[in-house]
Amino acid sequence: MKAMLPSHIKILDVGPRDGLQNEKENVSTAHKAQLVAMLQDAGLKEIEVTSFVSPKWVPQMGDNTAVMAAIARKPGVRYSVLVPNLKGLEPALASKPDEILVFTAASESFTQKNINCSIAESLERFAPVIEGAHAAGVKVRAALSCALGCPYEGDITADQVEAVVKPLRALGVDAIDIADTIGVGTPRKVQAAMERALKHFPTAEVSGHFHDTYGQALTNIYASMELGVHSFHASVAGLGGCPYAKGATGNVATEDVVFMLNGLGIETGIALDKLVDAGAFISNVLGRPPVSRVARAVLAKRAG
Ligand SMILES: CC(C)(COP(=O)([O-])OP(=O)([O-])OC[C@H]1O[C@@H](n2cnc3c(N)ncnc32)[C@H](O)[C@@H]1OP(=O)([O-])[O-])[C@@H](O)C(=O)NCCC(=O)NCCSC(=O)C[C@@](C)(O)CC(=O)[O-]
Repeated sequence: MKAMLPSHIKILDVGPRDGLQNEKENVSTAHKAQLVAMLQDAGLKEIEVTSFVSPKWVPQMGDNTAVMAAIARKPGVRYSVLVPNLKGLEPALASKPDEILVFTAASESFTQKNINCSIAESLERFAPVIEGAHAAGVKVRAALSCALGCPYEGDITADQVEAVVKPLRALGVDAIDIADTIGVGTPRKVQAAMERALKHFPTAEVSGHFHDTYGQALTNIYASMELGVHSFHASVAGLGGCPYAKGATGNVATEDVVFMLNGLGIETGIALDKLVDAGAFISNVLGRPPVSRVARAVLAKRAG
């Protein structure tokens, strides 16, 4: 029997943040703002713009305030930013995001490498951040990295996922991202992790954040859709990688997700041609072709 799939999928493009954070060469503030403009013009309604982390740790995001000031906000589009601690919260809120993202992991070792603390300490740090954001009327999402596997610890179980999802919910986080940081998840394992998230958060507040390192991301999106999950993250042109997960590639490319959903007759509100233009633009800035297979095919077809 065919599973019922959601009729509408929400895509959050994380390209400007997750996609660019690992780039060694500085990408100018103007180019970042231009990328956001092209994504919203293509129909993206959710964009992760930048992060308010330490510029010593992630120099590429050091122009966070300038980028937020430079974007031309479009009504109906929601802009999110990463915030690791209270120090990041003040400038983040001053930049007027619609949502902030706190981030921890299902793996102790990754949490230590990524944010220099234990999982328990990360939750302690988040409490005042969540309170401050809510007091300012800003929604708080939490990312759970390494929910399907860890570069340092290997396998991660659904029990480990739930062990962090549950306290995050208790802290008052509004939404949760199940993140496959190193792209090792496969459909049944993804469903097991998603089921644990769905035990504690409403379906509309659970997102899949899949890196495509092992080529499993589209399949994992489909497997999540079978459970009713209808919010996914993707990165235009397949940009990205994680500074604390060696060899990890970018998120699944937004173009590839839109192509699959178009084929399934599922509404996204995103114009594929304009999305390919946005991916071509930023790939040109970075001096390499898009990773997205769909973008490459469309660009080859255009070139005749
Ligand atoms: C979390 C910290 C800040 C702790 O860093 P720390 O060194 O433990 O913190 P600290 O409080 O001891 O501060 C050290 C220095 O950083 C400064 N500092 C401290 N906080 C801030 C801040 N917010 N903004 C600006 N500066 C800050 C602070 O002022 C101080 O400066 P100094 O006195 O040495 O000049 C650090 O570890 C950090 O910034 N890590 C970066 C983590 C990161 O950005 N990772 C990538 C994003 S997560 C991700 O990509 C995964 C995700 C979400 O996409 C999902 C997935 O796929 O898995």
